[in-house]
Amino acid sequence: MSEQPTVYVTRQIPDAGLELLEESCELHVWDGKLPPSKDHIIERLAELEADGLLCLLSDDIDGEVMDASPNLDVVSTFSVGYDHVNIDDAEERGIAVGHTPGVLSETTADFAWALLMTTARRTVEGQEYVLDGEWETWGPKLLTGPDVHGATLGVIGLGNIGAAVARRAGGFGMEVLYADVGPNEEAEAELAAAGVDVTYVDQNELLDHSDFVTLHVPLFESTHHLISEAELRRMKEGAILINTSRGPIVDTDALDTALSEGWIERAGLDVTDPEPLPADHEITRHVPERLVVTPHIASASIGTRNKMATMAAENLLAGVAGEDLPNSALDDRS
Ligand SMILES: NC(=O)C1=CN([C@@H]2O[C@H](COP(=O)(O)OP(=O)(O)OC[C@H]3O[C@@H](n4cnc5c(N)ncnc54)[C@H](O)[C@@H]3O)[C@@H](O)[C@H]2O)C=CC1
Ligand SMILES: O=CC(=O)O
Repeated sequence: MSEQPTVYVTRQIPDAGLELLEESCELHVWDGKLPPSKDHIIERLAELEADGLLCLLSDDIDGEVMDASPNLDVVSTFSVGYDHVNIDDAEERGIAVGHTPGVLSETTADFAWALLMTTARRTVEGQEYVLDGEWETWGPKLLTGPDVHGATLGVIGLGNIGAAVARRAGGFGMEVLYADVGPNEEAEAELAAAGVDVTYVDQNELLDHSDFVTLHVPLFESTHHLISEAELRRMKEGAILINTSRGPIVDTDALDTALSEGWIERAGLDVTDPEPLPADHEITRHVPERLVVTPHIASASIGTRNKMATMAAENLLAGVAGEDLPNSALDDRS
């Protein structure tokens, strides 16, 4: 009987993935609530001489980690974003990198809309108002906000998630603008077939005209602080910014000033820089009037997390078997 590959998983992921790995691997799973330290991952990979590593977006995986085990064939991340994995280091070492595109797009788009709706219509503020005992009567001007229907939505990054967000705008009769590294004719055609016309514009035009700006780009060097002071100043005064991509796409200090000085009306963030965001971070003083913030949960539906676990396990299994990964980050990188 041939020896089973050894794999190390840096957190308890949904059973769907762990059960799949258990069938054919010697499985070791970090059991802590918080991520293992980088040193601990290195130590475990070395002592196990692991063939595969399944990691999360909260792990920093670079060449030093990859070199810990002489047998490492694959790093599979339980996320579509792979900015926490040094892809160049992996490529240099001939290590495959898997990720989870597609399966979480609709769920993440639902959540971007949840943030958009709640920032526009002030639901979090409304709840605090009730719980603070301030609700004495119905008020003609109480907690008014902008209309969502008929407004202009600007989508930055019309990839899988951006397109799913844009499709939902059809139901609200919105005009949809998008910016990307170039026009995405395939997405435009699919959206048109679903009855949603989207218009490609450059980012400045999008910022000038959108009532809501929603971010769906991966974190690369080229997208770091894509939204900074100049971009926030450019946005409409009453505009709302939604970020469900990665925290460092937005310059947090610039956003803090923008909210203080009213360059924009409000922001909804599922991702932050720093992340996790300490409760006493300066920017939280804008909650809830100007800011709604959630702890990176946009893909957190039960069904989607199960699918991500299965997909991450399938990538890992292919990697340890020396096969092409079903979803390779090296192939998908733009
Ligand atoms: N908050 C959360 O829980 C989640 C966050 N994400 C984040 O969302 C990101 C996007 O995911 P997908 O839509 O699946 O990726 P994707 O690869 O399908 O789409 C990304 C789009 O961004 C575009 N893009 C790249 N650089 C750009 C730039 N400088 N300006 C404008 N557009 C640019 C690409 O051309 C592409 O169209 C992920 O990389 C991840 O970081 C994804 C899932 C859940
Ligand atoms: O942020 C989540 C991801 O899958 O990427």
